[in-house]
Amino acid sequence: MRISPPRLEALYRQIDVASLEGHRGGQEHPGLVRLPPHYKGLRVGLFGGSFNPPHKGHRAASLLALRRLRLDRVWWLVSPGNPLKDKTELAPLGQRMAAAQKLACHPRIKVTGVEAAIDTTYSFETVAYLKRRCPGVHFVWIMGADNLAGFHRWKRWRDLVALVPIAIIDRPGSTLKAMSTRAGRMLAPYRLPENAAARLAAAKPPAFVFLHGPRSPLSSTALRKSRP
Ligand SMILES: Nc1ncnc2c1ncn2[C@@H]1O[C@H](COP(=O)(O)OP(=O)(O)OP(=O)(O)O)[C@@H](O)[C@H]1O
Ligand SMILES: O=C(O)c1ccc[n+]([C@@H]2O[C@H](COP(=O)([O-])O)[C@@H](O)[C@H]2O)c1
Repeated sequence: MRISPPRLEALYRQIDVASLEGHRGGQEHPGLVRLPPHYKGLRVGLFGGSFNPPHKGHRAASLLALRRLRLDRVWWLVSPGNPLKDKTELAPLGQRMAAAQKLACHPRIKVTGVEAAIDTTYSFETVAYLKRRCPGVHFVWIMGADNLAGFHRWKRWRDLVALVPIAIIDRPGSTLKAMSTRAGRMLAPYRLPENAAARLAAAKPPAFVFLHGPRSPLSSTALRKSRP
């Protein structure tokens, strides 16, 4: 059965955390994340983004994090709208989630509308909520190196750093700049060597690693510009 886009949009907004924990029984809707029954100790990467549109760079970053951090899952947190970005060109959430699901196409990558469901666009609130609701899960915040440039403007960014270990994924244009940003300098004393990346998920925050791998030059901005 094909669910109409407005209905899908409504479903994404209805998600409650019972569905995250797999207690809902009943129907499973696309976009929900269901935790396995014995989820304590699960290692989950949280990859927040606008995904406007999603691209293979998102998938490559997720696969790098899965492998190097030894994660069980990466959840794509499709944002209702980045609080620091202009929303004029932002496609509807349902559309971005459907595209993300199609692109992710990996048993360990789950596309979620959790932020819409809990009605926030602030990463600190999302992570605090998930940690409260999923005790025993080892969460890691994943973001591209470009995000360090504006990270000090995120709501409660210092509290976010103290709440969850962070994995920074190298990205063309940010390799050298990332660590000299205000947030990069604040994080520097908490850096784990890259060869200890597998320890990050269980590390006590503040802790972070900078992961280098094959870099993807893709960006949503470029894709939007290239559209007819
Ligand atoms: N090519 C890439 N390599 C590494 N990280 C990436 C890449 N593209 C996006 N990311 C990261 O993925 C997350 C979500 O990014 P987002 O959905 O904004 O895509 P984007 O390509 O950066 O979009 P835009 O060009 O509109 O800013 C961010 O943490 C971003 O840094
Ligand atoms: O919490 C904040 O204040 C905040 C400010 C800007 C961006 N973020 C998050 O950063 C993630 C990456 O955003 P984006 O638009 O670069 O894909 C996404 O999860 C956003 O919600 C969060």
